[in-house]
Amino acid sequence: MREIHFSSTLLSSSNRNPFHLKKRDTTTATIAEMGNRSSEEKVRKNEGEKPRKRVVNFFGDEDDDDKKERVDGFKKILRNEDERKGPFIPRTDLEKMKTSVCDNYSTNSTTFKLVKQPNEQILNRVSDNRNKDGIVNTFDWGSKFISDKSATTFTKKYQPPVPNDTEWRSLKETAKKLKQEREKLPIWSAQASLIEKLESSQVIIILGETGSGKSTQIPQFLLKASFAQKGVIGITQPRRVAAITLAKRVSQEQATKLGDKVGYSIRFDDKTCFKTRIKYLTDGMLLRELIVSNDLKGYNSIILDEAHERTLLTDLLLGFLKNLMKRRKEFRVVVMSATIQGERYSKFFDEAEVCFVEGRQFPVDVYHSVSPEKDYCDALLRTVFQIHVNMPPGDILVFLTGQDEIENLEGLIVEYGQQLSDDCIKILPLPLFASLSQSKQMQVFQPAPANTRKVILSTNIAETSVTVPGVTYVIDTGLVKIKSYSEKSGLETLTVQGISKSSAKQRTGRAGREGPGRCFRLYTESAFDKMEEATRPEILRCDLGMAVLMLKARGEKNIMEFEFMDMPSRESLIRAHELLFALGALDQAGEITTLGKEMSVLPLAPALSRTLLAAREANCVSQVIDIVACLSSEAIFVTPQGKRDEVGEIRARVMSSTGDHLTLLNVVRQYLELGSKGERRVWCERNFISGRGMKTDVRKQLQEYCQRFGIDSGAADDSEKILRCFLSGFSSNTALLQADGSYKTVQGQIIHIHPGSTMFGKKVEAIVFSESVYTTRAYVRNVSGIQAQWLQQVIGHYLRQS
Ligand SMILES: Nc1ncnc2c1ncn2[C@@H]1O[C@H](COP(=O)(O)OP(=O)(O)OP(=O)(O)O)[C@@H](O)[C@H]1O
Repeated sequence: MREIHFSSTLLSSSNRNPFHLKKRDTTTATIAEMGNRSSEEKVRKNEGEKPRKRVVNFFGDEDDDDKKERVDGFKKILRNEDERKGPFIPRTDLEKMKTSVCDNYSTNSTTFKLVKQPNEQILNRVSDNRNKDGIVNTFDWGSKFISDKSATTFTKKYQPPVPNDTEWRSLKETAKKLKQEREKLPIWSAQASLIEKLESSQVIIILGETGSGKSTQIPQFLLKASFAQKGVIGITQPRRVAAITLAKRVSQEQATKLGDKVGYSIRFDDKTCFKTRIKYLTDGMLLRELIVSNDLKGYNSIILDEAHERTLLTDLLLGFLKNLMKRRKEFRVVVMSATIQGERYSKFFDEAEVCFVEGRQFPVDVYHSVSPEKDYCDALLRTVFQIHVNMPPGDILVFLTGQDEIENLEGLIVEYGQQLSDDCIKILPLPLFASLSQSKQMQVFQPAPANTRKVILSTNIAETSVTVPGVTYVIDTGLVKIKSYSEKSGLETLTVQGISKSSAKQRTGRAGREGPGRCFRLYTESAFDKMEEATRPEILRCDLGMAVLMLKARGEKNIMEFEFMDMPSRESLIRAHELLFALGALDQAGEITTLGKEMSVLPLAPALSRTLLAAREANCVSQVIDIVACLSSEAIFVTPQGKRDEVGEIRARVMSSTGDHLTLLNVVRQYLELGSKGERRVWCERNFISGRGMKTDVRKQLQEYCQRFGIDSGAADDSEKILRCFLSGFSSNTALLQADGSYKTVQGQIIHIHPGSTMFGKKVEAIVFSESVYTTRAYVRNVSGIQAQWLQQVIGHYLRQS
């Protein structure tokens, strides 16, 4: 590996001054230091929050799909009834297979034997496909379905406003001012060398500290390269909020309106046009374009930003782009990352050059807790108010773990803020988390009103690439909610864990963007020293169902041969194949089915897209969308501390006897019946329903999506039909009642219904659930009671009645 160091102004200074705002109770260890399990328990105890399995929209994005051709293609697929008839998993084939009886199930009325498909066999078939004559990949619809052209870079619909003379002058002036700032960025002096490197090599790795100017400047440098004179420079971001804010900033720097020369594309929102040359897009969005357009012909180059985050989608993109480079020699790839793992990327891209950009724009003083915090939320509140009362102006960015926690703290800050003396400036807490509507998210980036200090309470979505104007102080709890997957149980859960050093540095970096900053870490320096260097790649700790579906849809015949930077475990690949097979997305030969192709274009996780497609058949799309939107929102039901009984009584009014899924539907219906915003707000407050959760964009987006692609939004009001749709999607999330009152899943795991579920304490012969939670034992949430008989019909290949 060759290394190149660019000289640049080295302004960074990471002073770790001992800091304590006030002596805190230090009798027990800090959350961040207690290890994952105890921290998780502590958080749950304090916040009433549970790590949980969530099935959410998989893609952060959606393709530009206005092309008639593509819509028609999709409709054609949807009308292709023949391939969906009959059992979606060929029963005869399964029966031929050697099966192993894993367990016996008993309910009051029925006994089942669990019959599992042998794992080895599935995977071996998958690996064998390449060599078998006659077994060809059935991915032959891409060109008909969505043409290469339509999957490029723009929609016809979006037309950026044409600036008038005054606007034009103002754009120019802003850009001129920003140019002076850009010239001071550490990366500025590397401009010529970087272009030169890319003219001669197809791929380079750029490592640079936070704030050095990678995300905003590199695409603008590339504009000058000879290979980029035609087509689009794509730059991927793991998160939507980063794609939007970066596009806004760079369009200002280029003196154009957003969506003109510089634009962004995220799920259901495409601000690009035929003139767009720099396009910020989420990694999921680019993956979808790849699926429908083999060679990304509209792009001259792709910049993978924040590659160190190692999201599942970025890892898939790395492999796909490596292949694409072999077919398109003129195509360029830039991998950008924080200053770690340069060698690994270099090796992955056959010893590609690594360029280092040193230096950060402004110094950030880092303070650690003197001793471990007993209660980090308490420590956090004190720190917020001590900064607010004692320190110079500047907004505060706080890193927390999730919506519940953010909302609780938001309430407390408002409450304590009202008690501040009159001569103190106001304090304004603003939440920022992924399921918050886009308009609410963007409020965070508006300047604070006069005489007010903003406190942004954010999950890790503001951790990388994002500049929140005005932020001078960062408070880092050292915690994050992260996905983890159990191969044994096949369940994916969200758990609160300690962050890595790399995340801690990224969080710190958010303070030094516009001037010198300060970062207060609510953990000790020795706790920082003990942190992992980097977060474990998502591909090694998540359910790979969607990844395998993507690979299959993209035409990858042998997944074992796909070039992963880190090869996922064989077990998790087997699990993913089993899941997709059970959902009918793969056939017995491991090939993608028509149903699988349909599922791959829906912007949902496989279980949910299968549910939605089942709803199409059952004519209850409208109801299922309402429920899916709630499941995709962080938390619809709010239970304030000490109000459990009151909440229970009120909730009974919307409760459905069948369980949580139809209860959610009741909630949505009652909410939508109310006419005005005010009425809805009051109703939510009275019924302990999260107003934000109800306002989620997902419902509208899914409705629009179905409308566009001709999925009829039938509204058959039949509870059984609706529940059967969920059963089709969550067939592996089913369990039967046992004699001791617990439930046993298809995989043989004992689970319990969570006290927060409307099904808690109820005994029904079988349940379907869409979320699992680990606390002291395995709990499931979003549960509905079903008839054991239905299980036999829907997943008869798994369960054999005896
Ligand atoms: N939306 C914005 N508003 C104001 N300033 C911005 C904005 N985006 C970027 N900047 C300025 O440009 C500088 C460089 O930002 P950029 O995102 O390019 O850095 P980076 O090296 O990619 O950092 P990171 O790795 O943290 O994303 C920031 O430090 C900030 O001063």
